[in-house]
Amino acid sequence: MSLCLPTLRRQFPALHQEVNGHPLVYLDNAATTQKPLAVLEAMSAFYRSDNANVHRASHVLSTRATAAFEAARETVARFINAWDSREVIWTRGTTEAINLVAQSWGQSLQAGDEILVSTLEHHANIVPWQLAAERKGAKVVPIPLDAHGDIDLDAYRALLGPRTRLVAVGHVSNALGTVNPVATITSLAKAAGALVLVDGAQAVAHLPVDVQRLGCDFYAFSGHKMYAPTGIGVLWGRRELLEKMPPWQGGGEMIERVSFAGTTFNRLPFKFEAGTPHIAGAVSLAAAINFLQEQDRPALLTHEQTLTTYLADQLRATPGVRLVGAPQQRLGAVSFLLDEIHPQDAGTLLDMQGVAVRVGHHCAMPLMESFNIGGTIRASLACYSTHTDIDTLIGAIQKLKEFF
Ligand SMILES: Cc1ncc(COP(=O)(O)O)c(CN[C@@H]2CONC2=O)c1O
Repeated sequence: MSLCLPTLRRQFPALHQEVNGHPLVYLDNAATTQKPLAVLEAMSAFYRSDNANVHRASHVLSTRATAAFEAARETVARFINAWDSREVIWTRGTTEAINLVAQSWGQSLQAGDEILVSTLEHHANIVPWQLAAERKGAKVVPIPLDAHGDIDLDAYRALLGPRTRLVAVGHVSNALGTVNPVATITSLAKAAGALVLVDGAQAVAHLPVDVQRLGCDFYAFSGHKMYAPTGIGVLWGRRELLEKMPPWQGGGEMIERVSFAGTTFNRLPFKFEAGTPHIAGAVSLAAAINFLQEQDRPALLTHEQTLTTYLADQLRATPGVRLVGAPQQRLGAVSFLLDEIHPQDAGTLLDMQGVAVRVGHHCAMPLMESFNIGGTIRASLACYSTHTDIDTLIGAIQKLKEFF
């Protein structure tokens, strides 16, 4: 099966529009991806015929909704090669998934414990650990980067020690596109007796994720970064850990029996799923996974890798453009700056030409600080991005020079 970009792009209605009188060039995929017809139709079909609340079914629609909801969980489990679908916990997204671990597993933290967090991290993989550490007198220790923007593995090895309880690291950086050596980071953490949580938000759309091969203990991601709707995400955790972790939210579904004399809790995964879940979101995330698996994924990955290199090369060759970071391996995103043009102005002027990029700190302030900058301009790719998109971006950047 090969890759036919025009056919692929036709499946994404949002791509085919004009913005400010120009054809849309959507290069903000690290923020959120556009949605294929298969996902839009799955959500619509669910609400048209199967919509009901799940579990404790007493009628046909609820039985159908429950079957679709739990089948979606199985689809996610297979997609990430989880041992057991009970290890798949539905969340609103990556942020909620990481907060769940920080608040639940975090109750086991003791004073003096350490959590290592890379300087590349998104705030969603920094602040929950700071809140958890503060509650328990533990410490969040940043893992430094080298001059290129890669995790300094020597410094990381030196930081690992008997106090290290958990290492929190992104699979792929949302700001620089850096692909981290997660398997190596994980094996070093394991050797030191620490757990590992991987923030997979920027990886799942591009890379095959195998949690068994990665060897990590938790893996978090958002549906909206991989062609599914906003509001649905996943925390995968090793079952033996999840079984020992206390609930993090109270309410319906997560209980076995409630009385004022005391309450007992439901089994996995429901212990962590209080309240009515985003049923249509789960069903749509399964549709997004099926969509991806119907593609030639190795060809897609090659396409995205080739395009990321092309994007970086074309930016680097453009006078007045400075790339931020030079990681050994980049995928999906490139950050850059323009001489004498503030990122905010550049973003606005690119938008006036129909080109959608993201500007700012990208919820990665410690990373910006490490480069001594306030923010960047970020172009980020998806399966439907093309060389023409990048050529249009470069042309639009060259036009900016005329404004200034
Ligand atoms: C690496 C990473 N981790 C966590 C998150 C948080 O995901 P949710 O918002 O789905 O919980 C993001 C979001 N990425 C931001 C959102 O906009 N632009 C970005 O780069 C991210 O890129």
